[in-house]
Amino acid sequence: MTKHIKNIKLLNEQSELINSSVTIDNGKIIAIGGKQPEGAEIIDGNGNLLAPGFVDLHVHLREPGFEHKETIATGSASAAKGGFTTICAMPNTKPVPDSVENLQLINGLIKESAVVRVLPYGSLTVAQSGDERTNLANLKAHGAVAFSDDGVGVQLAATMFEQMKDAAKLDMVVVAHCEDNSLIYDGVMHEGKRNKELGLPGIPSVCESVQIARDVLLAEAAGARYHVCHVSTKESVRAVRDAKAAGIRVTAEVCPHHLLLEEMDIPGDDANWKMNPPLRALEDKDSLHAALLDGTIDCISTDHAPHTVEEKCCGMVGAPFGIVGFETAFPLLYTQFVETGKWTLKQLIDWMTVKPAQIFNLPYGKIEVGASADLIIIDLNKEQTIHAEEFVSKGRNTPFNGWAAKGWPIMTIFEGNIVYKEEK
Ligand SMILES: NC(=O)N[C@@H](CC(=O)O)C(=O)O
Ligand SMILES: [Zn+2]
Ligand SMILES: [Zn+2]
Repeated sequence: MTKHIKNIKLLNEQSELINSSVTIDNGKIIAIGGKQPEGAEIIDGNGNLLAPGFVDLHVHLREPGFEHKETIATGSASAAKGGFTTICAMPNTKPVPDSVENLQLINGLIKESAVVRVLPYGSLTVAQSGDERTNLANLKAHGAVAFSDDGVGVQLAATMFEQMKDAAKLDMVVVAHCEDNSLIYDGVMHEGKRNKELGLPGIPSVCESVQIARDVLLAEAAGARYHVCHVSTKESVRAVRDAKAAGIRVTAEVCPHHLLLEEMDIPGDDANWKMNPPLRALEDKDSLHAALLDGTIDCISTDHAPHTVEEKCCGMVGAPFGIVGFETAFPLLYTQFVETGKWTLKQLIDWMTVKPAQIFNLPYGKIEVGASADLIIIDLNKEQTIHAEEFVSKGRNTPFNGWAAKGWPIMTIFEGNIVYKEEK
């Protein structure tokens, strides 16, 4: 059935809002700015922004194995509500997608219950244990979007090197959670000022940056495409910047919380503020902003990481790392950085659509004729307070509860079908 989305605004290269319309048929965009076709179903955009559905290279859906935290159904519905239509699911599930059999199991679950496009990772090592290497060619052949052991760092350089060489032959990206286990020191937050005030053990910045520095050299030697997860420190930024300058094929992402918060914002020993990597110092946060603006950091990923209320109830020590992200990412970034004039709307949208898509060579994140009709309508004037208890996600673990934000997705269309619509 043909659908005609009328009365919408599209963002041009100059970040200006231009009145237009989009016509979709058979799950694809067939016209931009065209007339209303005879008999088409009409969607009235009411003068709001129409943007490409967001692309998230880094999410945790927890199924299979941890369905008490999230499922593919609840996680993908949460993504749809946040405006995400393509999400790449990290492999720290049970079982881990480390074999064709396990990946096929996950592919089946996605087919059954995902409401947006879920692209699974294959793991770099068997059971993400860092020991035995997985067969990357087999994982690619069965739909792995990229390879990662996110949740843990790959400790042995040789393991990383061998997998990078195999990934390079397959022209696939190795995606790394960078954390040297010998430098964690049982930390639960950043080793800086605030952890000392709270009397909590800290994770030093080098825990992350030292592994990025190792990996960019390995990627150079292997000729691999290498993507760094959740960059959080200024030294990490420098390592990525230097590597790019040297022509190494490295890309990097930053998460909304590392752009919005720093260690001194942590109100107390509350596990809703515990994530990996932790909130760093103000100068780290500032360097992440500079890195996005100068292209050192390529895109924004949520690292949506739901956990249960029980797991997050009782202080930082003992609680798992991670916070949810889908349903708050765009409004928070729009309110804090676009409304304040630090970024253009075009920059923000690009960092959440076309930029991440390019890293994995995905044909999504653009509004053009022939593209998949993955579209969102955003009401830039809608203002709302974040209430964690109202999330579609099973997770309630966010440090942003009670924050007011503007710019909410009010409709999400995936492959031509409405998968989220605001309740009035
Ligand atoms: N980011 C987190 O704090 N937690 C993630 C794992 C990860 O991304 O490293 C999780 O799976 O819970
Ligand atoms: Zn990680
Ligand atoms: Zn993660």
